[in-house]
Amino acid sequence: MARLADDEDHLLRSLSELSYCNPFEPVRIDAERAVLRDAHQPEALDSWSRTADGARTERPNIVAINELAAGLVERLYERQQVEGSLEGDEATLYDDLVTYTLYYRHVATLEAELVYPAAGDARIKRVWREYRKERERLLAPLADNERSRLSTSEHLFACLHQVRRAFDGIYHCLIGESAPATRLRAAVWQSIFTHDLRRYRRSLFGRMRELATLVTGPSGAGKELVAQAIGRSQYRPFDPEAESFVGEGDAFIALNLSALSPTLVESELFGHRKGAFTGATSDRVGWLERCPPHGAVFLDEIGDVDPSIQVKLLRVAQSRDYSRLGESESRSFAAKLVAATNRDLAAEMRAGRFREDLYYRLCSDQVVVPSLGEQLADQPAAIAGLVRFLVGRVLRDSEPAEAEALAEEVGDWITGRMPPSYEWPGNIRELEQCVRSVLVRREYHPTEVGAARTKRPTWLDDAERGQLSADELLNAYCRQVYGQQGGYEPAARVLGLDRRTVKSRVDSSD
Ligand SMILES: Nc1ncnc2c1ncn2[C@@H]1O[C@H](COP(=O)(O)OP(=O)(O)OP(=O)(O)O)[C@@H](O)[C@H]1O
Repeated sequence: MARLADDEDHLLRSLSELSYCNPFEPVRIDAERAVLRDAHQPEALDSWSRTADGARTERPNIVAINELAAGLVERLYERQQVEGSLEGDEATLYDDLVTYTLYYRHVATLEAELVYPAAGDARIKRVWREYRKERERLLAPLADNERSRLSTSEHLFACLHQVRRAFDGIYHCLIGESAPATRLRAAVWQSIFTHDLRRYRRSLFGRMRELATLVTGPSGAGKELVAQAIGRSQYRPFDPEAESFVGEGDAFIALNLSALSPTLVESELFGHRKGAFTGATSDRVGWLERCPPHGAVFLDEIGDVDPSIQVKLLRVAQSRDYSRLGESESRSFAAKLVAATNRDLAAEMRAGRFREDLYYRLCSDQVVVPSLGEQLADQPAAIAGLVRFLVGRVLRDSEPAEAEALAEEVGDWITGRMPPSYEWPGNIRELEQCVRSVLVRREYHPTEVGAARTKRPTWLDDAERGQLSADELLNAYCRQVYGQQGGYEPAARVLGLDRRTVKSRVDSSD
C-alpha cells in the first residue's frame, strides 16, 4: 500500500476539512491557513465576502491551494501505480482531494453555464464527460471495494453544480461586510447544506426539500433575496444517460400572499377545477403542482395570510398533501417551501391571528435577516461597500470611473447630510432609493417616518439637562465624531485634538 509522507498526510486532511466547511464562516479562512501554513498570505477580511475590489475566488491563497492540490493528486495517482493503492480512511481522503481538484478545474465552465444558461446543454455535456473521464482515471488505482463505497460520479457532479449555484446566489447577491451580514450568508449556506456537508452529500441531498424554511426580518432587508438563494440552490439530480440535469431549469416561484384575495391565493397555489367558484371557467394547475421537485415555492408575507389558508398550508408543510379547489383528490407537493414575513409571528400567535401548529412546522429552519441598522451598528464603514454595490447595479455596464464618482457623491451626501444615527427604516431598499435619488437630484431626504426613527443619542439629552461633567461630554462627543469619520486620524482632524487624545477619550469607560 502507498505510504503517505507527513506533509502529504497533513495536506490531504486539511484539504478535506477545507472542502467540507461552510465557506461563509470565518472558519473557512482558518482552514485555508491550515492548508498553506507559513505560505498563507494575510487577508483583509476574515470571511468570504464580495468586495468592490473584485472576485475573491481569484485570491492568491486559493490559487496557491489549488496548485498544491493539483500537484498532490497527480503525485498520489502515480505513486499508487507503483506502491499499491491507498486504503480505508486514506482512500476516502484521496477521493475528497479528487473531488476538490475537479471542482476547481471545471468551476469556470459551470459558472458560465449558470450565468448564460441558454447554450447550457452542450457545455454541461462537455464538462460532464471530461469530469467523469478524469474522475475515472484518478480513481482507477483504488481497489474495487474502495471505489464501490464512494459516491457515483453523477451524484458528485450534481452536488458540485448545486454547490456552485448556492455559492453564486449567496456570494454575488447577499452583500455586506459587517458581522451580521457574514452570519446571514453562513446561515443561508447552512439552510441549504446543513452544518454537516459530508452527511448532506451522503444522505440528506434528496430530503432537504421536505423541510420548509422560514425567513424573517424587516421589510426591505433582503428576505426575498435569501429565499431566492435557497430556492434556486436545491439538489437537482444528474442523468448520466441523457447527460443533462433532471427537470426544467430555473424553478423559483414567488407568490405575495398579502396581495391576493383568499380565493385567489388558493387557486394560484393549489389550482382549481372548472366551476369551483364564480369565474373558474376552466381547470387550473396550481403552482404547487407546477413546481418541479428541485424547485421552490416562495410564500411571501405568510404572516398576512387568511386562517382558512393557514390550515391548508399546514397540511402541505406537514404531510405535503393538498387538493385543488373543488376537488377531493389528494395531491403531493414535491418541492421546497420557503416562507417569509416581516411580522412578529410570536405576537401574531398570541393575538390568535397565526396558527401555532403552522409556525412550529416552519420554524425548524429559520433564517433571520438583519436590518441595515444592525449591520451599520456593527460596522459603520460597511455602508461604503453597500453603496458601491448598489451604484454598480444602477449604472451597470458603465465605466468603473463613472460608478466610482457616483459612489463618492452618495457617500458624501450620507456622511455630510444624513444624521449619523439614522436607522434606515426601509433597510437596503431605502439605501437603493438614496442612490437613485442622489443620481437624479443630487440629494436624498428620508421620509418623515424615516426621519422620526432617527435615534437621538442619549448623551445629548443628558447634556441638555446639565447632567454631564466636562470630561463625559467631551468623551461622548469624541465617540460621536469617531463614529462618523470611521477612524481616529480623521476624527482628530475634525476635533482639533491629537490622535492619541481622541483614542483615549473614545476608549474611556464612561
Ligand atoms: N444583502 C443584500 N445585498 C444586496 N442587495 C440587497 C441585500 N438585501 C437587500 N437587497 C436589495 O434590497 C431590495 C429589497 O430586498 P428584498 O425585496 O429581498 O427585501 P424583503 O425583505 O423581501 O422586503 P419586503 O419585506 O418588503 O418584501 C432589493 O432590491 C434587494 O436586491
